[in-house]
Amino acid sequence: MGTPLASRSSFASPVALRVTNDKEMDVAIQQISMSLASGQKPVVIGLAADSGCGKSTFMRRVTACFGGACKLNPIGRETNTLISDMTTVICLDDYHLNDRQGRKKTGLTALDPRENNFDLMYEQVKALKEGKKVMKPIYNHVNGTLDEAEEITPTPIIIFEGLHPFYDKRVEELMDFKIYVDITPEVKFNWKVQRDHEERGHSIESIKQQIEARKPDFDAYIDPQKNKADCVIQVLPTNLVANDKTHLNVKLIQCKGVDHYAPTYLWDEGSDIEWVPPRNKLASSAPGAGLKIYQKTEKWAGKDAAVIGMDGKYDKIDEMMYVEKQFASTGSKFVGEITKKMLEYEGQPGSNDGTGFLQTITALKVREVYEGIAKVKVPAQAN
Ligand SMILES: Nc1ncnc2c1ncn2[C@@H]1O[C@H](COP(=O)(O)OP(=O)(O)O)[C@@H](O)[C@H]1O
Ligand SMILES: O=C(COP(=O)(O)O)[C@H](O)[C@H](O)COP(=O)(O)O
Repeated sequence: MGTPLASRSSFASPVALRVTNDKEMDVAIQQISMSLASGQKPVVIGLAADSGCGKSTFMRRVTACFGGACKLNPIGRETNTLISDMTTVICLDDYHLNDRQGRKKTGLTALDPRENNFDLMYEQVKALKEGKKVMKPIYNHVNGTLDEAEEITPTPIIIFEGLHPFYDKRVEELMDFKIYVDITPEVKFNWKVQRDHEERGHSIESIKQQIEARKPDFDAYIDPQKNKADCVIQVLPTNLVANDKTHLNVKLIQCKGVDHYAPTYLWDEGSDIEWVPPRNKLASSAPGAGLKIYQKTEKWAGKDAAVIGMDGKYDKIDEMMYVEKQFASTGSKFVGEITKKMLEYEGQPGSNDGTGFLQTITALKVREVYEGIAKVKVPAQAN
């Protein structure tokens, strides 16, 4: 039987929790949620990136680290809000000032701050962080309208993902941890075209035109937010083979000196390392070296940062246990938790490259940041 979460006294000192079955996980989640009712404030995470950069996909990996099934808010109509027992993921597109038709009249893109209601965004992020319910507007990505508001009840973790979480200083200061996803244009183009064509019904030509039209606003309003992030996931074309448009080089840039956030490292913290695992231990069908893992120290926006990266792809997720064991300060609660989490998402975008691996590490670190702020231990999920 796991040690149940005590009353508020547990917030005085972290309570080690171990659960061995889902029922105990449910008890733990219920008690963490009860702590919210007794005054514990939600922890607020911000995720910034351009449209089509994988924010929603990444957030599903993050919410999975807190247990409980994650599903769209069950309001019976279009919503962007993802909810689980412990987490709420809010899409900041819901704070668009105008709908699609309205933007055609103003001639402004959704990336332009003038097309976003930052006063309402600030008011509602602040209220939710204070543990209060809000009636949040909905931006309907399918038909481009602003739909009737939905009620949002705070959960222990609230994630705001979208174009501008760190643009308005008032909103930025409410974020307890800030993540930026930085995708190079060619990769972003492929991802956004795939999604907006298949899921949102846009023509390939219109998507191409929209991306081009939005580039100046992306450069002016979205990209600069990466300098405010505590960690950045950069997705670049591979360096292993020239002109390879398929494989990815993914970097996790971890700023130092962030409260409750101890960077993950390979073997020896601070060492510059390049490591090509032997293919008999980590199979890779990618060309050239197949897969290279690296570590270095960089400056990011003037701050010292610890960088770990993965270039290329691995064929078998279960073989990543071998790689996982070489890393330290990963936020995992048992050896193999990273591999287990990646196996649970097998087949999802990024399952076999650095995005899946480094997003999973970042998800565990978000859990660690939450535990540090809330002074409570989230149980590792039962098998
Ligand atoms: N790591 C990844 N590797 C490959 N494709 C991805 C990855 N993450 C997301 N995608 C694809 O990119 C598109 C946009 O993803 P999504 O999560 O909807 O982005 P956002 O929420 O930032 O708009 C989707 O088609 C998704 O399948
Ligand atoms: O940038 C985004 C979507 O962001 P994401 O892709 O991250 O959800 C805007 O909300 C829509 O593009 C609005 O314009 P339209 O609905 O006309 O495309």
